[in-house]
Amino acid sequence: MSDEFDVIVIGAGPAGENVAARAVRGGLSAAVVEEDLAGGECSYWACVPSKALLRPVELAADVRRVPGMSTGPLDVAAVLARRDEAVSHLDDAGQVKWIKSVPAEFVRGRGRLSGPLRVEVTAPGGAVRLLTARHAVVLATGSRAALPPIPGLREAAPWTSHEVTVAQEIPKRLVVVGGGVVACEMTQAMHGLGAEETTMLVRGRSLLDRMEPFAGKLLRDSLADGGVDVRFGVEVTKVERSVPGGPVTVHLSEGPPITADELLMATGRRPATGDLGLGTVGLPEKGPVEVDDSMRATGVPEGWLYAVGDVNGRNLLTHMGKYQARVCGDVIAARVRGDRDDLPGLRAVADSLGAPQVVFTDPQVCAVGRTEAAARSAGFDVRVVEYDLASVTGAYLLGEDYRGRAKAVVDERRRVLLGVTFVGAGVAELLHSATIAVTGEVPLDRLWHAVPSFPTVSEIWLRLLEEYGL
Ligand SMILES: Cc1cc2nc3c(=O)[nH]c(=O)nc-3n(C[C@H](O)[C@H](O)[C@H](O)COP(=O)(O)OP(=O)(O)OC[C@H]3O[C@@H](n4cnc5c(N)ncnc54)[C@H](O)[C@@H]3O)c2cc1C
Ligand SMILES: NC(=O)c1ccc[n+]([C@@H]2O[C@H](COP(=O)([O-])OP(=O)(O)OC[C@H]3O[C@@H](n4cnc5c(N)ncnc54)[C@H](O)[C@@H]3O)[C@@H](O)[C@H]2O)c1
Repeated sequence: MSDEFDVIVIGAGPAGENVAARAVRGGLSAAVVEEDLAGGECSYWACVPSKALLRPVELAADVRRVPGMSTGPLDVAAVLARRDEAVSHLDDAGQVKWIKSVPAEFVRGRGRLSGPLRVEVTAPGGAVRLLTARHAVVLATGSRAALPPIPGLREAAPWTSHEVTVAQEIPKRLVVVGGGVVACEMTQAMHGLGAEETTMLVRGRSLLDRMEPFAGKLLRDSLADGGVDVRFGVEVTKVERSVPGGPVTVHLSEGPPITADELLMATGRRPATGDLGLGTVGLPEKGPVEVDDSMRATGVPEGWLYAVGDVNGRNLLTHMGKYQARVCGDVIAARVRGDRDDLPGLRAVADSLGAPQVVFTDPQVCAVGRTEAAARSAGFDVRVVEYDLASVTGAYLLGEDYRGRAKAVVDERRRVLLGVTFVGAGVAELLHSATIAVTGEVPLDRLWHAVPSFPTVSEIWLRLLEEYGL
């Protein structure tokens, strides 16, 4: 078994797997080191299980809005069984087989840098193997849930995304801390599946505070109408759980404490750089690994270290990590071959344009590019147009009491879109049209000729352009 490869990737999440595949496609050999399950957070404890839990909840809401339609009670056991199937019962045999088919070498164990181009792998049994990279090492170690330093919190062993996504039982009383994407999606999923008393504790004044303000407001209204107690401006001061697995008491900065069956902390992520040996190559031991647009780590002599996915802190999204991975694998191969490494496909420019994101709640929230606030602070000559999605025939036909809104942020100087946000049922699949318009910088006068079909939700495009004055 060789211990020398052209490229060594640490972490077999979606980003790591893809960087290896692209490097091999470019004619290089690659090894992928994974300490847990090949497939990473996304496949087992993040995107896939969360969406499997949300789908029936969302579908039930869609059905309830159609007069004459109803759903029976949700069969929660069946939903959890389908979720278990979606995460391959936490067995990564299929992913390992895929990595080997690339073909890349799969190495099970914990990877750690031990100097330039060297990776020490500690196998589950404790054996240590030293791998050497001829050209590049790529860090793709992802991120972990971050827990704030609240007295009693760690001792109370709260849930994070890692536990809630693979829950085998739905707690009747649930407290969720956080107002970001994980908090919103998992509150919706757990409440829809049977967490009757669900309380959301949000430190700030809004949900999804990196998005357009109306998105958080519409989502808050929907959660509150559905019976979730959403509280803003509340801090958790102390947590108590005297019996492991027993009830948990959450003390607050204002109001009486809440006792619940489970506490979910959805308070952000930190890059998985702990004990990665970054100090051995002159980088800070903690924090995201900073990279340039070719995913090369900055500040490393000879430029042999790269970082893709959550670990570089650019955009914590699977599709963006995979995009960075494609760029990274291709750029490494080009550099090894001595080809030009500055072609347009070899720079991850989409990262800074504003990554597309769908929040799979009811209503769905999706956005790409810059918000109005971000565009203004970047100095663009901004004009915004908004439209009530309920007034679009295609949306109205989806069901009664449709609630949704769209907003486009226009660069007036160039008459192109800087950002688009859609909130409402059935808008997730619309997002890619906005991504193409924003990334392709399609002039509005040209977009006018992209005629949306009647009666689809896509007619929102026509309405937004009419609002703009076309
Ligand atoms: C609940 C939840 C839902 C989400 N839903 C979505 C969604 O719907 N859409 C979306 O785009 N994004 C979603 N995300 C974000 C998405 O999960 C991440 O952006 C994505 O998983 C990042 O991929 P990655 O390959 O960078 O890292 P990861 O998926 O975290 O994979 C990193 C891998 O590296 C391994 N590793 C770490 N350190 C070492 C080491 N020293 N040695 C060996 N192996 C190591 C880990 O075990 C892991 O397998 C969600 C996140 C959460 C928490
Ligand atoms: N559908 C999707 O695309 C999807 C789904 C889930 C997660 N993700 C990605 O995963 C990443 C992590 O999501 P997240 O929701 O964990 O993080 P986040 O950064 O989106 O939200 C963190 C939330 O926790 C709050 N918070 C932080 N510290 C706190 C404290 N001490 N006390 C109380 N509240 C505190 C913040 O105010 C914020 O509301 C995001 O970047 C997101 O893009 C994506």
